[in-house]
Amino acid sequence: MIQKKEPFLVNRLKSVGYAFKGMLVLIKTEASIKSQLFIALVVTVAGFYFDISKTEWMAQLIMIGMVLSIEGVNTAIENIADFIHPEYHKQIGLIKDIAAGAVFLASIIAMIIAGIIYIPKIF
Ligand SMILES: Nc1ncnc2c1ncn2[C@@H]1O[C@H](COP(=O)(O)OP(=O)(O)OP(=O)(O)O)[C@@H](O)[C@H]1O
Repeated sequence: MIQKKEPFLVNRLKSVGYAFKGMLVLIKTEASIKSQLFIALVVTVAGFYFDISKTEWMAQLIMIGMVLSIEGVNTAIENIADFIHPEYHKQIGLIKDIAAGAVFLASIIAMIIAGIIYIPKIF
């Protein structure tokens, strides 16, 4: 989109504002991101409880960020798909499945990492 000339800092701050608004919309309206945030909270509490190492915290935080971010992109893709083609279409179904598949992939890796961190600490 062509934007009118404005100071660089003002422009950047506005973009951060839009991004923040988008993040709030995502958290308020998406059921899946709410459950992922809940899981993120549970593993964060578990991280403190089991006193995980700095490296384990980094792996855990990377995966939390990855799952939440990809879920956000998946939601945006779903919205674009519904906007450009609200009716049933095989291709729209495939596009949505692929976007959901990306979240699924990140979630599986996150579960494996959670297993590597916590299984030895619990058993
Ligand atoms: N317009 C459509 N045409 C064909 N298939 C569709 C269409 N809309 C949805 N689907 C199918 O239904 C599935 C779920 O789509 P939907 O938009 O309901 O996502 P969702 O279940 O709300 O996902 P999320 O839980 O990530 O928000 C898609 O992955 C796709 O297989």
